[in-house]
Amino acid sequence: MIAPTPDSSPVLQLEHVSRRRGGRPAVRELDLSLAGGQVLGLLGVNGAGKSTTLSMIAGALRPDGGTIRLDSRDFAEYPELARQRLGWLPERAPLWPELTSSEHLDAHGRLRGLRGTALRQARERIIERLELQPLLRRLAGALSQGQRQRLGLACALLHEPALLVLDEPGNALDPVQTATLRTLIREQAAAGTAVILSTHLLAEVIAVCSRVAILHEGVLHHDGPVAADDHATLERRFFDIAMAGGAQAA
Ligand SMILES: Nc1ncnc2c1ncn2[C@@H]1O[C@H](COP(=O)(O)OP(=O)(O)OP(=O)(O)O)[C@@H](O)[C@H]1O
Repeated sequence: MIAPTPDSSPVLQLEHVSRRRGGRPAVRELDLSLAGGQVLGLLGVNGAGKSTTLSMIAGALRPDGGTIRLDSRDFAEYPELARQRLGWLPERAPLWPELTSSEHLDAHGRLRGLRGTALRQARERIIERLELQPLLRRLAGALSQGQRQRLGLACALLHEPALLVLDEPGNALDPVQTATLRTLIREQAAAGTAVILSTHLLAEVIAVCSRVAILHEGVLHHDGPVAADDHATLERRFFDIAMAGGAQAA
């Protein structure tokens, strides 16, 4: 087991991270760092590079250049870090349709190295927290999109990760589920988890994020606290960057 990072170091650091997709740059020379307890909203229009960035952070895509550090350790040298320290919910929760929700929790727990009592306790905690009891015996293939999202989130949180990566988590949720998700993100952050989420919803950023980073055409154009941004200011900044191609707003 790799020891966790000391409290003072950032949980996540990206330095000059780049990645090409389909022959074109999707993310360019990205620098970001994130400490425990922070919630960073990665904002950008369609195709800005949000999912590519999060997939690299989650270890599912390799950067073409640059370094990603989790707990001050280079991801490329310690690929097992992702399994132990990171929880990831991609845009579409990756579920096996023929397995029940309960089997998903077991499979994810084992994948993260949880066994016996530790696995049982982790399951009980997350089932209660995300109110999964009614879904446990149901096949993932028979769940609604919002329920799939909830199960995916449970799988991502089961092992109490130091870094939670959420790709457009608000999509497909009804207003009640949206409120529940926001509470859960705030609680995770209060417990010291670093959270990074991508979205194109300004309201989501205002509601849960302590920081916002704006990506456009793979380039980071803004990184600052959300408390300083009311909705109108953030909206203006977002549109300035999107409409000017980032050139004037950087
Ligand atoms: N599988 C792929 N093959 C080729 N190009 C891709 C692939 N996935 C993404 N891209 C390209 O990479 C760039 C960044 O895409 P990405 O999905 O990271 O953006 P995004 O900000 O997450 O967009 P959205 O909000 O629409 O999900 C885009 O130009 C996109 O067309």
